[in-house]
Amino acid sequence: MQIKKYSLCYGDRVLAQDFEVDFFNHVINVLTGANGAGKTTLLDFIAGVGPKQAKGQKINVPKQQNIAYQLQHIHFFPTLSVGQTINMYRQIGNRSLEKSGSTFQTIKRQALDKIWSVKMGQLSGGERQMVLTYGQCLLEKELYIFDEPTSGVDVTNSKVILKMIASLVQEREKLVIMTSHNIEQLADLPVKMINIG
Ligand SMILES: Nc1ncnc2c1ncn2[C@@H]1O[C@H](COP(=O)(O)OP(=O)(O)OP(=O)(O)O)[C@@H](O)[C@H]1O
Repeated sequence: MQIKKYSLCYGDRVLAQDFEVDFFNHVINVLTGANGAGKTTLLDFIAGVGPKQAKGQKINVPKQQNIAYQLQHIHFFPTLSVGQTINMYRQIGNRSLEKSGSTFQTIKRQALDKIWSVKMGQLSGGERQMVLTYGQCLLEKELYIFDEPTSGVDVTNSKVILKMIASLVQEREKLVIMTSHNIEQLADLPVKMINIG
């Protein structure tokens, strides 16, 4: 998948000018860069929800209905329990993953079962991020986009989240793009770093 001639200007402010980038299967494509560099805006453009000022060519980008896009600050139904939330994802996702995929079975047992009946609104930010990443990974899409999935998440839960994201490329051969400011967390994972300035 490629983005070519990506340009974005807000008035006199040029955020990107003819930027080109390739994204690859079999690795987690990690966008890095300073605050305000335009990482989220590029994700928005790829997902088809970008600012109308953004221009560029999308080559082999899946249709919007085949993209799972997890936003940076996710809000979900706070009165639903973790179990109810996961069940919602199961209904629109791939249930067999939890049956066959040992990664998901293990993560559910180790990290989700103990909070299964807690309401989403009562979870800590890191726990909520973990639950929603689990749900996103149950979806059956071609492209998965995660905007700072481990932001504000502790070391243990970050490992769980990154394990789920890595399973998308390693076990299911999906195309994955994420952003991160925590490069050291990614040391043992199959990643391609893409710095956008
Ligand atoms: N309407 C606008 N006019 C001017 N600048 C804008 C407008 N909308 C967004 N911006 C700027 O575009 C930049 C891109 O923001 P974006 O969220 O994509 O950055 P980011 O790389 O994801 O940053 P972070 O690491 O902080 O999440 C920001 O500096 C923002 O101030």
